[in-house]
Amino acid sequence: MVSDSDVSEKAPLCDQVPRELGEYRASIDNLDAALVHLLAERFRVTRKVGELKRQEALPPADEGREERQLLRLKEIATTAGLDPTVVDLIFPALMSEVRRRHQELRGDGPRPL
Ligand SMILES: C=C(O[C@@H]1C=C(C(=O)O)C=C[C@H]1O)C(=O)O
Repeated sequence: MVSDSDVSEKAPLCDQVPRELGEYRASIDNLDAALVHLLAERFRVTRKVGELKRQEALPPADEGREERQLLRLKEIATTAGLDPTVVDLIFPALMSEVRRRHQELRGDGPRPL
C-alpha cells in the first residue's frame, strides 16, 4: 500500500522542486505548447490536402511521399544533433493519423455493423 508520505516523496509539489529543475520544466512547458501549436497547423494543412484528395479522387495515402519525408526529416534531425530514431518514433504515428482522417473524409472509415 502507498502511504501519503510515499506519494509526496515521488511527486514533489511544484514549489518544492530545485530552482534549476523548475526552470527546465518552464522551458519544457513553452516548447510543448509550441509543438502543440505546430501540430495544430500541420493538421490544418493536412486537412486541406485531404479535402483536395477527395475532390480529385486521389488515394488518401502516399507511401512514397511518406518515405521521402521520413528520410528528409532524419537528415534534418542528424544536422540538429537529434538522434534520428526520434523521427521514426513520432512521425509515422502522425502520418498514420493523417491517413486515417483522409479516409474518414472520403467517407470510407469503419462502418457500423
Ligand atoms: C499529407 C498527405 O497525406 C498523407 C499523409 C502524409 C503526412 O502526414 O505527411 C504524407 C503522405 C500521405 O500518406 C500527402 O499526401 O501529402
